Amino acid sequence: MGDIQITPSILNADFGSLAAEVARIPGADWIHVDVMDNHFVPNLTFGPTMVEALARSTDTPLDAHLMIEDADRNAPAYVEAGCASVTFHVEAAKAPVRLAREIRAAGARASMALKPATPIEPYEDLLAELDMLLIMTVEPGFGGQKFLDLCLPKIRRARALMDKHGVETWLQVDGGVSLETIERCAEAGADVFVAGSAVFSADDPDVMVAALRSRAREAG
Ligand SMILES: O=C(CO)[C@@H](O)[C@H](O)COP(=O)(O)O
Ligand SMILES: [Co+2]
Repeated sequence: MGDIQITPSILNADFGSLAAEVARIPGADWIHVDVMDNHFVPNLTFGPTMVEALARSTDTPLDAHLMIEDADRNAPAYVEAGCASVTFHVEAAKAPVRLAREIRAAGARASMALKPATPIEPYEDLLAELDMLLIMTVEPGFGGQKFLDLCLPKIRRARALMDKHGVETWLQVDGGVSLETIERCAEAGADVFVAGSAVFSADDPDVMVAALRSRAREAG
C-alpha cells in the first residue's frame, strides 16, 4: 500500500475561476478532473481543450477521470492535454489492456475505474497493467452524493488481490469521501482519496485536504 494521497475533485468548484480554485489547494497531491460526456453519465463537463488550459495553470499534476463512451478512442487525448494520470471506465472500454498500455506508452499513469455494480474479480489479471484502480463509491455523474457503504467489501477484495499479485497499483476511491467516511475507506485498503464537495464546501479547502490526510493516515 502506498502513502496516503488526497486528490480534490474540481467538479464542485467554481468553473468560472478554475485556476484560482486550484490555487486554493496547494497541499493537494493531484487535481481530479471529472470529464463527462452526457452519454456514459447524465452530465456534461469539459473536454481536452479545457483540461489543457487547466494543466497550464498549475504545477499540481492532473488526474483525469473519464466518464465518457468509447474510451479507447478518446482517452489518449487527455494524455496529450497534459494529464499525468488518466482513468478510463472498464464499462466504456472495448480493449482495456491495449488502452492501459497506450496510456503508459504515451507517458501517463494508466488507471481503470469500476462503477459500484461492476465486480473486481474478472479483472484480477489486469492489475499488473494498471498504475491505479478506481473504485467508485457513488454512481458516477454528480458530486455531492451519499457514500455507498456497499462498496467497502469490494475495496477490501481489491486490496487483497493486489497483495496476492504483489503489484504496486494504487487503490483510489471516489464519491462521498469526507471526514466522516474516509476512515472506512482507508481501513478497507484505499490509499488515494478523491474528495469534491468536502473540500470545496470547506471554509479553507487546503485545511480540509490536510484534515482528510491525517484522518486517513490514522485509520490506514
Ligand atoms: O467522479 C465523480 C462523480 O461522478 C467524483 O469525482 C465527484 O465529483 C466527487 O465529488 P464528491 O462526491 O466528493 O462531492
Ligand atoms: Co471522479
